[in-house]
Amino acid sequence: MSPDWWRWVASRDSLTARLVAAGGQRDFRVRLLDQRLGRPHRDEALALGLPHTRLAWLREVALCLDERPWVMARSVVPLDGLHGQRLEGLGERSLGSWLFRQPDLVRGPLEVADHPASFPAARGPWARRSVFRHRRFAVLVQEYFLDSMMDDLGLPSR
Ligand SMILES: C=C(O[C@@H]1C=C(C(=O)O)C=C[C@H]1O)C(=O)O
Repeated sequence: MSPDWWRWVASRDSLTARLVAAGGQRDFRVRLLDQRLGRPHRDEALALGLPHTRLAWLREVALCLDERPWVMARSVVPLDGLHGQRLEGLGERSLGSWLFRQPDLVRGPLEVADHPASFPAARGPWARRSVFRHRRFAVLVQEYFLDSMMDDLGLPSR
């Protein structure tokens, strides 16, 4: 992986904040694509230590700069962890804007994939995922860095 991509893929702070900074004069926007209760994919349930049959809160967004998606994200929250969290009300506010305000937030190890099975209708060189935990709350955050981000920032292909 090139150092230019490593700085993005291996970062452990808020991706939202990094995108806003890198976007310069471009407007940052979270476009909500889907948000519902559903069954996680088998590998997602495994990453969360969740029985596959258990329902979870699923959220899919595109993180856009001037309406151009740079990152697609899919997050999975086990229902029993939603106790007291009103994440359904997030809408088009960034999940990160809530997550990184939690005082005792813990982020697990980052898993990285190159040329991941593309997120529906999006292609890109790298994807990553990690589990954030805060008290009884857990969320698996999966982020797909897109070719449009690579082009707009002049990043290398790998
Ligand atoms: C976890 C963060 O939140 C970002 C925003 C997301 C959302 O609004 O659904 C999902 C993944 C992240 O890229 C972050 O900013 O680091």
